[in-house]
Amino acid sequence: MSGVVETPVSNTQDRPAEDPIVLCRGLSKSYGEFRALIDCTLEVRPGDIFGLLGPNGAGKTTLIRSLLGFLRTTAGRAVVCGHDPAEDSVEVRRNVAYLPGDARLPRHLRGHGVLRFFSQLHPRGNLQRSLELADALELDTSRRVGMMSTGMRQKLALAIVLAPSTPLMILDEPTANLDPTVRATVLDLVREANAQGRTVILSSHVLSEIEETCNRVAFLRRGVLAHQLEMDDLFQRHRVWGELRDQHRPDDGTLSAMVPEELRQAVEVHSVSTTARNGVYPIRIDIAGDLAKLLPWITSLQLQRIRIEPLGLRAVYDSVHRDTLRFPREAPESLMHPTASGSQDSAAREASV
Ligand SMILES: Nc1ncnc2c1ncn2[C@@H]1O[C@H](COP(=O)(O)OP(=O)(O)OP(=O)(O)O)[C@@H](O)[C@H]1O
Repeated sequence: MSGVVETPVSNTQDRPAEDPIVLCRGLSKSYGEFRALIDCTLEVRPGDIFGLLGPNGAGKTTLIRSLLGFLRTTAGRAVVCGHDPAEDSVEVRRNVAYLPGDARLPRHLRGHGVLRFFSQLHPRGNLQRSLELADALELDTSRRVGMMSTGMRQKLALAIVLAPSTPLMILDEPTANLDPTVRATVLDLVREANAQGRTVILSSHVLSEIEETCNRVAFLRRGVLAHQLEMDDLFQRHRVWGELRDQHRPDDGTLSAMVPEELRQAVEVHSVSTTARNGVYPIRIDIAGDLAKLLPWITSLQLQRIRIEPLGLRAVYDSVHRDTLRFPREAPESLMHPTASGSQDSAAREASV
């Protein structure tokens, strides 16, 4: 943990606590004929650490900048901390600390000068807190920005953005260019801020970071909000690999017949290969829900070489991403809830996308 003490923040600004802190309905942004964001509807609740995932060019930054009122949207509306960014972007920015993906800082100033400048600029700026954060990130603030490495400049930007006690923080790839130790510190700081009452929107290409930090995640794909997920539900999804002995295969070969009626909502059985080798068929069982309740049935199948793994974000991401390759920019409604599939291993869990 960083050990930095933060003043608790009130999440509400004349808003009942249960109101979404971010709400968008049918938000769209086009550049001429090109549709960068298409009919985006989502809610971020107070207290969320909300992950935004999607391949390069998916529309994450477009969505973020629309929420801040930096972009004039083409259709739809948004409410952020009780204000409409299209009407009152100044009030929105008073309530939001934003780390852009390409933060530009005055190169002629020293680190502490930059922190002073931004703490005076933001209505909720806090120089003391910025300096503590820079310390926690082990940043030498006596250096001129122009002499800093890319990672050092990222740390400086983080010390600016994490300091003001805004109810909402929007971080666009906050750990880009940072070494693994600092990445972990940054995620700790994000969790600390959240524990103090700040809501967070976090865009990242590192799936493991989203998995470790966020409680909800949205997948953008070619401008479309393709999928949303509660992490608690994801952690309840598992995949079982095993080999089924020939004599235990259902007579008609239909694997779904193996699943008792009462488990069919939660279980799908797939054959991995249609041909038997040494009298066994490799199969895959996808499980949603409490694994403990399903273990007696899995045991009854007498599978060989059994392996159970959490499904993980990688499998869901791959499924959404595969559809990106197959379908045009305007996704049909039927694709809005793709079934997660694809295998996952520990290397893949750590992979960036
Ligand atoms: N000013 C602009 N004019 C035209 N097209 C733009 C403009 N800004 C962004 N786009 C396009 O909008 C799409 C979405 O871009 P956006 O920056 O939102 O993607 P992203 O998901 O943040 O990507 P990345 O992960 O690479 O940062 C891209 O195809 C991009 O080329």
